[in-house]
Amino acid sequence: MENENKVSYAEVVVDVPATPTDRPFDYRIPTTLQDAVQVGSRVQVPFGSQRRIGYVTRIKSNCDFSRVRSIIQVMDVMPPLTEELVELGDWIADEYMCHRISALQAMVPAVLRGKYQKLVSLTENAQAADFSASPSLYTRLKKSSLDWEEVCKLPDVRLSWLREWVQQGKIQIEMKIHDRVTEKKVRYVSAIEPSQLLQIISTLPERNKKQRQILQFFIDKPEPIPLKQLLIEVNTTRSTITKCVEENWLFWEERQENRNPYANVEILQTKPLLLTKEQQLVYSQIERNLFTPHSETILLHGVTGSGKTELYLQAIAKVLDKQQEAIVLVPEISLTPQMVERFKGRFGDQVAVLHSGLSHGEKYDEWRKIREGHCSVAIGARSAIFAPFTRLGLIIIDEEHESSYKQEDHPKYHARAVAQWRAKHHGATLLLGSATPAMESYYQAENGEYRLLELSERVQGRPFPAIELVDMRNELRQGNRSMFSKSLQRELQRCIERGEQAVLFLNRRGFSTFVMCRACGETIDCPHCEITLTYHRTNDTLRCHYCGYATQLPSTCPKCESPHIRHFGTGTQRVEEELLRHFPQWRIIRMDVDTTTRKGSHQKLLGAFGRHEADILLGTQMIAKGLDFPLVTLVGVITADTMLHLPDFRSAERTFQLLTQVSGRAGRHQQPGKVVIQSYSLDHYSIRRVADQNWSEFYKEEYDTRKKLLYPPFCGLVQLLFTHPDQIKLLQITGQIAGELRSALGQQIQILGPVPAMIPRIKDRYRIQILLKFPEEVELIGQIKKKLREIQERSNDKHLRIIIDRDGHFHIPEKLYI
Ligand SMILES: Nc1ncnc2c1ncn2[C@@H]1O[C@H](COP(=O)(O)OP(=O)(O)OP(=O)(O)O)[C@@H](O)[C@H]1O
Ligand SMILES: [Zn+2]
Ligand SMILES: [Zn+2]
Repeated sequence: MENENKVSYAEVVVDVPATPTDRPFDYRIPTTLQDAVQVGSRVQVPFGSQRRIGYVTRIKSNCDFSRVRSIIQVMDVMPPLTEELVELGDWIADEYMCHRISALQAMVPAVLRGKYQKLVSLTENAQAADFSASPSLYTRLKKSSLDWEEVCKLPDVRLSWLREWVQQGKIQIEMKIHDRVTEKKVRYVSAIEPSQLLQIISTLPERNKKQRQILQFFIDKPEPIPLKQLLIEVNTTRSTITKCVEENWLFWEERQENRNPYANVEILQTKPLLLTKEQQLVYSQIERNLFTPHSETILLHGVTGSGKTELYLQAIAKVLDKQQEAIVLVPEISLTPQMVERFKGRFGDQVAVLHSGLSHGEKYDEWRKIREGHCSVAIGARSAIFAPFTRLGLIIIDEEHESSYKQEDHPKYHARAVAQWRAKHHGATLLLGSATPAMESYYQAENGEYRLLELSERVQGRPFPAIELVDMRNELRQGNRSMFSKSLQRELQRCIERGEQAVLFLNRRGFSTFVMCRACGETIDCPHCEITLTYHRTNDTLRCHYCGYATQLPSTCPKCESPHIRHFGTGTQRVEEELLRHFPQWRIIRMDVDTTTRKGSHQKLLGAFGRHEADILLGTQMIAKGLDFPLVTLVGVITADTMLHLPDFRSAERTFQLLTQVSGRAGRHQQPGKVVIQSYSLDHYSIRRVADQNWSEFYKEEYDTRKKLLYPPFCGLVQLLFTHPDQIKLLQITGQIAGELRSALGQQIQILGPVPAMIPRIKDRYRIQILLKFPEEVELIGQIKKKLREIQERSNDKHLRIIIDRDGHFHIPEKLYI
């Protein structure tokens, strides 16, 4: 009877991301696992006829069902999720309308999202005679079990036979789960007691010199030692050591090692700088906030080079003093070694770094340091917002306006919103920093939702760079056909003659290095995605940036067979070539997707530039942020307006932000800086205001435009994206859904579409979108969600995918842009 009372149950969300399974299932916790199963544990459970992985979301002592199955196994020593993160998962699932399992999985490192392997094997009562139809299968299974996919590929195997054999109990199919990467194991060597070793040495003949030497080594240093190191220290071979192991004098030991990607980097320790008056004023306000028990959001609007990062460092130090923890988010591209060093230099090993440049294993190790409480500061890109801390005191989002904080895959969460949730949960401070805050953040600050703090000067009175706008239309009129204006050429020459460095920025977004036939105008598109292919010079190929499709550049037009088919547009390679044609003596480092694919190449290129091994750093978006090189006094922007023409209501804001960021790279130290911006749309306010360096004027103009055209923050936007392999079916379905939404959601909500999405097909799936535009009111979002859930639950077309995006960080098709 007493035992009965102890039975407890777990609610488990299993990793079957489908609407019918989007709820917790009850499982019994076997007595042997009573202690191991906690909220947040990753467990293996029977599910239907399979075994699946799931997360424990609740533990309870009662269960309404009489027959519940038991948890099979607990997968980790420590639950990967904390109770807080499990709760956060619920919120994300509701807020972004995704499956609960997708929300939970988004919070753990990729290696824990184990993969399943379907294995086919013979059972005990299988006989060769049973497989007369497929002897090859029998011979192969006799040797070892086989992957399901491999079995299906065998020429003499049919699915129906497999089914039969399973029913007859001749073969079995198992789901094997394995994590993609496990801990890194290092082989160590250890020895028996020194006193025993002494004895052995005394019995060894003199000629066994090496063995004696090895044993002597362990007498002097009895601690286990990595095999590699031992080989060097006693200058011996692996086989000699293996012999000692066989004699039972030494032992192998597999040790788990934490990979430290920064192990070989010497990082100088830094001390807090004496704050400037303006910094001090802002700091004292942040500090006051750190000591209030409730959460508050601070928007720190500080011009480039105003010392925001130094303030972050000092605020974090305060938080650590209080035995609390801090998360720092920076955009992926500004998570440079330079940036990491600034944090490691101040806080040393207390810092864990999470970014996509690390291998899965390295990421897992960094994450585990946080989970096991060995680190108190996490710095990383978007997903670092899920760092499993339990005593959060401060969350910092640097460059808070960056669009990369929005997850583009499901669940389409925004790190800023998640940060707000976590800050509230912990009563922590949320600090948003930017030189060009997002429209919606500034709007919140004006409405008193956020506290606004400003830094308007660069540290130590360093001047802002002088910005010159160059009208490229004029250049052409004056006969300059080059992509460099007279002015930019002159400034580059001067800068390099002075022994200083320049950064040249080419905005690749909106540009395309596409191929077009000059005779008939035909462009070459991806056969799966309906977007133009991009030309890559290195191997003369055309590539699709969405699906990776690649093909050789044709020598004649596929349509009219004219040989005048060539690439257009301005890629970084072309800029480099033209530059070298004019100035062959200049040393150029080019940074773009082509030169930075290899791991560590990013770091290598920037390191070389920092050591002044080049005069010019030429690059795309990835050089716009975070760089702080003392010798850089000139910044050139090749074409400022390419992004202005993208069909996106944020294009003006993005243009302004990007140009301001790039300009901020110039003259950050002793020498004053100069910026040359080349453009074809000089009258556009987003470009004018960058030149004036007038943020508030830009904000006003943009604010008026948004209000007039009714765009966020003056309305709510929800984008529904429907994808399906069958175009006709998709048209029918979306037409019907649009009609239904119109009659259900009534007058207050504008329903735009269905229209083909910006990219109408990706990876052979057609894409149609519907846009909902409505006055920003909470009840409406609730209504919309409810209706959508209904539609989702009702839909029985298993090819249809519905993706819901509700932060308005998406492209608006041109047709809706009236
Ligand atoms: N109080 C200070 N005294 C001296 N130097 C400082 C001080 N604060 C910051 N600096 C230095 O000034 C430079 C710019 O500061 P920091 O990088 O913190 O600015 P930021 O606002 O984060 O820049 P951005 O947003 O443009 O990347 C850095 O080299 C930094 O070390
Ligand atoms: Zn042609
Ligand atoms: Zn493609």
